[in-house]
Amino acid sequence: MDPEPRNLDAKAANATAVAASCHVVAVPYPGRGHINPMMCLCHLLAAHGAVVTFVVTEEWLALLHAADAVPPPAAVRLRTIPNVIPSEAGRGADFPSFLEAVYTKMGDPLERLLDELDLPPAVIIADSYLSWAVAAGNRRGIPVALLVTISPAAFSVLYHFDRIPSHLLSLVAVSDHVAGEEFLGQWVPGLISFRLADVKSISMATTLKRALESANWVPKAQIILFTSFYELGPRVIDSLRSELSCPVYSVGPCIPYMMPQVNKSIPCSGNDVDYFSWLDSQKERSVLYVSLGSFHSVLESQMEEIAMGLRASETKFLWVARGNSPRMQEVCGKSGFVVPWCDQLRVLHHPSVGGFLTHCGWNSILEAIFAGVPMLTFPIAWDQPLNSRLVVDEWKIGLSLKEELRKDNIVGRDNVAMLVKRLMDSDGGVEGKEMRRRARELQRASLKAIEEGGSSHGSIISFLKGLKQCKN
Ligand SMILES: O=c1ccn([C@@H]2O[C@H](COP(=O)(O)OP(=O)(O)O[C@H]3O[C@H](CO)[C@@H](O)[C@H](O)[C@H]3O)[C@@H](O)[C@H]2O)c(=O)[nH]1
Repeated sequence: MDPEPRNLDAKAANATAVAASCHVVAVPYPGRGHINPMMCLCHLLAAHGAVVTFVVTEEWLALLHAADAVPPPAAVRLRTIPNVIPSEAGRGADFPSFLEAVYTKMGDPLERLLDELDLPPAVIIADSYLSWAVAAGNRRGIPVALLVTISPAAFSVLYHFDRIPSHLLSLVAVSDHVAGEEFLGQWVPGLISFRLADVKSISMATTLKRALESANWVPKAQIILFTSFYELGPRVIDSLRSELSCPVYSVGPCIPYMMPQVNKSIPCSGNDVDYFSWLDSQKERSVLYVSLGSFHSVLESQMEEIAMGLRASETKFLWVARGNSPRMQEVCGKSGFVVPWCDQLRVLHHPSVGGFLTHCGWNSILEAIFAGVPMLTFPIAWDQPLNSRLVVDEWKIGLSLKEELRKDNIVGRDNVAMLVKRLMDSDGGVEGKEMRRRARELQRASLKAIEEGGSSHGSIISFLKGLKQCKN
């Protein structure tokens, strides 16, 4: 299937003009994995006639205006608050300080900006981690919709976290205790395959306290929006719908399928060809795309084992290695093409790409599903082990690299090579073919969800119709 942008402007022309005078104020959490899906949602709302004020820090405004960034449509107006938080460039070095600043410094400037707006907002769409945005809306009588950028299942885990016995969490935190195999579904409604061990990275995270505070604000919001689509996890959505008193909509996948293509050429270390030209020269479904996220880092020794395992598998690969690309190109040798950044959704749709080694950020998972590409999972932090469980055990469209951890917590090169062969189907087994078939099924479901009459399309229309100040 081709990755060309879908023309939503044309679609919206004959779609319901429900939002002709609807002003939406979007307040994303300041991080790539949050700003991207919020922007995608705003593109969609603009295509349905809404006017959007998209609020970011001055630093993020510059990033959104960078040469290779897709410019937002005219109906999405970017407005800034000052740089009251540490820079995006080094936030990983002291994440607790970054997080504290997000929670304590951004609320006041947002309140001032809200009071200066020329158009009255019909709704504030705030990232579900930003409780101060809910407070700001409540104080002004503006409805607040929370945009959840993690999976509905991970959201439900946070929302019901106090139901999970803390003594069991403590046992699992200190060792691979047998309690780790307990099913989470006994405490969190709607979950099937998840185990207690899957929430270890959440229960031990420095971010947990703040995330649970945000979960306490959920009942003070008027609407919940998921970046997922309903068919991906109907049980969890249904159970949240029956429990929460506000409308719950799945409007995704909120990924950039509608964005026009801009500047596909990105300089690649050690390579003088464009990575799309390189992909064009490879055999169909022969390339593994490797990206381990935009934020969390992996031990250098682990990176080297992965690189050596990929070489041993004799599979061609395209690797996004951010700051480390010259070094990784050296380690990877000739079978790999290393880039600092790429246009991920278009890469996943390239006919040469047959698999995705991913850290399991939720946006990456949604993008892989939309492209129908099976995954090799390497979850690093937070919600990612839960997402890996969905991919491997619930949807059966991937394999987990972490099942094969050595005693030193590293996945060795032999296991990497073996799993890559299984995923890419180069060992001739039926397993790879089956995963591919199921991945295509989910891809079809994601396409159906966004089409007219599909579940996400219907949810967008219901969401806009429900806003009193929008014409309907
Ligand atoms: O070379 C690249 C690499 C990434 N991306 C994009 O960057 C985004 C990355 O998002 P995601 O896959 O969700 O990863 P993170 O940025 O790590 O996401 C953070 O936010 C997610 C949503 O809340 C969580 O699920 C993750 O655990 C958390 O790390 C995706 O849209 C990718 O397409 C590119 O366009 N080019």
